[in-house]
Amino acid sequence: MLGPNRYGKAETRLVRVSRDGDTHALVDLNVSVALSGDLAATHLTGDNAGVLPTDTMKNTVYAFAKKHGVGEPEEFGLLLARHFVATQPQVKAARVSIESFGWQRLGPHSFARKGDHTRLASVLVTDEFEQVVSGVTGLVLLNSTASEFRGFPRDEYTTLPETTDRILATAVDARWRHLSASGDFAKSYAAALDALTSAFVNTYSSSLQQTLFSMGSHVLSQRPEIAEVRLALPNKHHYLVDLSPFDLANDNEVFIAGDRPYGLIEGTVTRDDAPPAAAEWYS
Ligand SMILES: O=c1[nH]c(=O)c2[nH]c(=O)[nH]c2[nH]1
Repeated sequence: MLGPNRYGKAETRLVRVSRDGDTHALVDLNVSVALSGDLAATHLTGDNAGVLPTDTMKNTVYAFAKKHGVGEPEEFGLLLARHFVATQPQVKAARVSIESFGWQRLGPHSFARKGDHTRLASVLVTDEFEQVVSGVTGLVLLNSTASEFRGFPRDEYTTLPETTDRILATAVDARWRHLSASGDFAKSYAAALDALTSAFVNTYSSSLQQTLFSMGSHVLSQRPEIAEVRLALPNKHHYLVDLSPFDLANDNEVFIAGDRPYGLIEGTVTRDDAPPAAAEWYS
């Protein structure tokens, strides 16, 4: 006997940007849909006449985000769940579960993901030298515009369209080497973090590589006690959803937040008169 069952699309990652002139708002959701009802036939005989594709559920999430906007997650969930029950007679129950990720505003189109990033410190001491490296990991930043990527070479495997307006998002992983083993490390850390963040916010980006150099060099220009900055910036891709099959325009408003794979941009920015590192930073 077939027991209780349900099916649906889990973890549709939706980022909805609302553009009110220069000031943007951001909603970042993970939406899971599960439908149940008269679904015995597909399990027992392979008859799919009652099986609305899970792919359709995902499309509905994105189309509704454009059409109706996304208010409170409870309201967006109700909108979707009522739609599936009302339009699919075989569906007797729809559960929509939503995780909503919070973002803190940094500027008109700049945001930092809420939740703590991690401060790092690593020191190395021998009889001859002392080396102090500070850092941060898991600082997630996003600009909803002021980012492009174009002018790159194309070969027979290149499909990426050029863009003059995209989301740029990353989870900053940075380490910086101090010139001296003494100082006000609390103040230095706070100021370095601020320099990294403000450079991300204020750089009109032609590539994440350019933003990386801007972030590293801003730390060095603001903080004389720091000799070198090493950055690893994952490019947290946001793909524009093609809503044209549903006769909806998508003017950089509805995005799929990609998970993997991701671009990984790594680089070092060094003060030109700084002494070289005394030893490798990572063992
Ligand atoms: O800023 C970027 N740098 C790249 O090297 C790259 N490659 C890619 O596919 N997209 C991007 N974006």
